[in-house]
Amino acid sequence: MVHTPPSAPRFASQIEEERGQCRLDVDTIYRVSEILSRSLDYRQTMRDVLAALADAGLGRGLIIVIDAESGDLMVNAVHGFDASAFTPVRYQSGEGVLGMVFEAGETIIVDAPGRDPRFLNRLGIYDSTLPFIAAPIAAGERQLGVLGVQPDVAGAGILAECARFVEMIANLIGQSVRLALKVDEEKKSLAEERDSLRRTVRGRYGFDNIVGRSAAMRRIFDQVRLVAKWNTTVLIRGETGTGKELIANAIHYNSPRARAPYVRLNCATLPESLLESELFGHEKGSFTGAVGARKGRFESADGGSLFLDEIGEISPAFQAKLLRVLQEGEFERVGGNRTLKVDVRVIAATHRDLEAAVDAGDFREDLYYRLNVMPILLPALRERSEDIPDLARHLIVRIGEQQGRALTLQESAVRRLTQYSWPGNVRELENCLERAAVMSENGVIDAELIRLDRFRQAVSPGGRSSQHSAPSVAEPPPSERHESYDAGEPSERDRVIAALEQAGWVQAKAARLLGMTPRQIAYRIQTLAIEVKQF
Ligand SMILES: Nc1ncnc2c1ncn2[C@@H]1O[C@H](COP(=O)(O)OP(=O)(O)OP(=O)(O)O)[C@@H](O)[C@H]1O
Repeated sequence: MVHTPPSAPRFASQIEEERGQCRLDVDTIYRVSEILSRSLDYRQTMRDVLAALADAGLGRGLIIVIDAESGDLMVNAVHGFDASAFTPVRYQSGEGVLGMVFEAGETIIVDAPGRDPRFLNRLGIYDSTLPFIAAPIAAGERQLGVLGVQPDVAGAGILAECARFVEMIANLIGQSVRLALKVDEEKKSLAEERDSLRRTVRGRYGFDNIVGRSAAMRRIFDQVRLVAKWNTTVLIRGETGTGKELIANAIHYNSPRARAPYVRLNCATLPESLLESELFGHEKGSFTGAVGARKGRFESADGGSLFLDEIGEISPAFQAKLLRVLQEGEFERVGGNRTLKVDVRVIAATHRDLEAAVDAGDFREDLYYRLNVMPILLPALRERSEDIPDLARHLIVRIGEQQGRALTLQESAVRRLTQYSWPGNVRELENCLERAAVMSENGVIDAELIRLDRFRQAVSPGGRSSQHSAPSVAEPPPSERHESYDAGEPSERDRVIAALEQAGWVQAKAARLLGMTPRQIAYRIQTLAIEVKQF
C-alpha cells in the first residue's frame, strides 16, 4: 500500500509533464518477467532487473534481501549508484527506511532523503536531492527483502505512479527471491552434510583407525605419510586380509586429492570383457547389452585416485591396455575412437608374487615397473603378533558399534588369539571376533568363545594357506581347548562357506584360498546350494 494520496485523475496532465523520461509501462513489466524466468543466477537476475528499471527511468536502484542465517538484511544488488563507494552493509529489521519498509511490509515514498531523519544513508551512495521509493519484497506471508529506487522525477503524482510500479515489480521479484533463498538454504545444508561426511570418512580412513605399534607397522605409517602427498603410483603388497585396502584408502584420504573422487575396482571379480568396459567405459552399441554410452572408472576418477585391487589377476592383453593409460594417461572407450585423457593417481594392490609372475611370463615387466614406483609391503599378522591385542580390542569396539551394544573382550580370549598364526590375517581375526560376539549373549567374550578356523587346517595342499608351512594353530592349553577346534574334517559345504567368509564373499579370492579356479567355486556354490551374500 502506497502512503500518498491518489494522484489521478486530477493531476493527469501534470503527471504527463512530470513523467519526463520515465516509461513505466507494460513493456518494462514484460522485460522484467522475462529476466526473472530466464536465469538461474539469482544475483545476476536481480542486477538485470535493476538495469531494466533504469532503462525505464528508475535510474538508481537497489535490492536488499534477508539473510536466512543471521536474519540481517543484506544488500543483494545495486544499479546506477557509484559502485566504488559501495561497501556491503547489513540492516536490522526496523532500522532506517529500508528496515522500516521490511518490518511494516508497506511501501514508502521519501520526497527529500536529505531532510528525512528516517533516512540513514549508511551506504553513502544516495543522491539526497532525489526522492526515494522503497517497496517490500514478499512471497505469501513471508517478508523477504526490499526494492528501493531513486527516480529522476519530482512531483507527488508521478511519485505515486512510480511507487505503484515499484510495488508491482517487487511482487514479481518475490517468488524468484523465495526460490533463490530456498536453493541457498538447501545448498548450505547439502554442503554441511557433505563436510560432515567428509569428516567421518577422513576419520574412518585416518591413521587412527589403522592399528599397529609394531616396528613393521610404524615403518608402513611413515611410508604412507610420505607417499600420500605426491601423485606417485603406489603398489601395496601383502597377503590377503593384511589391510591393503585400508592403506590404499588412507593414502587417498590423506593426499591433496582427498576431496576429489576415489574410485575402487577389484580386478579379480570381473571377467576380462567386462573389466575393460568397467575401467575404460564404452560407447553405445559397442557390445551386446551396451544400450547407452557409459563412463569408465578411469573417467570417473579424473582428478582423484583409482584403487585397482588384485592387479596381479589381469590377463596379458589387459596388462598392455593398462600400461598405456598409466604411461600416457590416455585411452579410448570400448567401441569408441575418441582418445580421452585423464589425470588419475593409481594405487594398486596385490597378494601375488609379481616378480615370480614376471619371471614366468604371466605379468609384463614394463607394467611391473610402472606400478612398482612406490611399493608398500604389508607384514602378515603372524610377523607382528604384538599387534594382536590392540587389533582385537579395536575390532571388538567396531563390532560392538555394529551390534549396538558394548562388548567386553576378556584377557583369556586375548591370550588365545595371540597363540594362533592367522593365515587369513586381520580379516580372519575380525571374522573370528564377530563369530564370538554373535555367540555371546551377555556381550562378554572369553577364550571359550574364540573358535579358531578349522577350515584352515583342512585346506588342500594347492590352497594359498599352504604357503604358511608353520602350523596354523599353536596348541592351546587343554583348559582353553574348544570342542569345535578339535572336531573332525569339515564338510565340503562348510569348507567352501568358510573360505567365502574369509574372502569377504569375493568368489575369486575364496577360490584361490581353496586352490580352485573361479569357475570351479561357482559350480560348487551352485551344487552345494550355498546362498551367496551380497555386499
Ligand atoms: N592395521 C589394521 N588396523 C585395523 N583394522 C585393520 C588393519 N588391517 C586390516 N584391518 C581390517 O581387516 C579387514 C581386512 O582388511 P583389508 O580389506 O584392507 O585387507 P586386504 O589386504 O585388502 O585384503 P584382500 O587382499 O583380501 O583384499 C578390514 O575390515 C580392515 O578394516
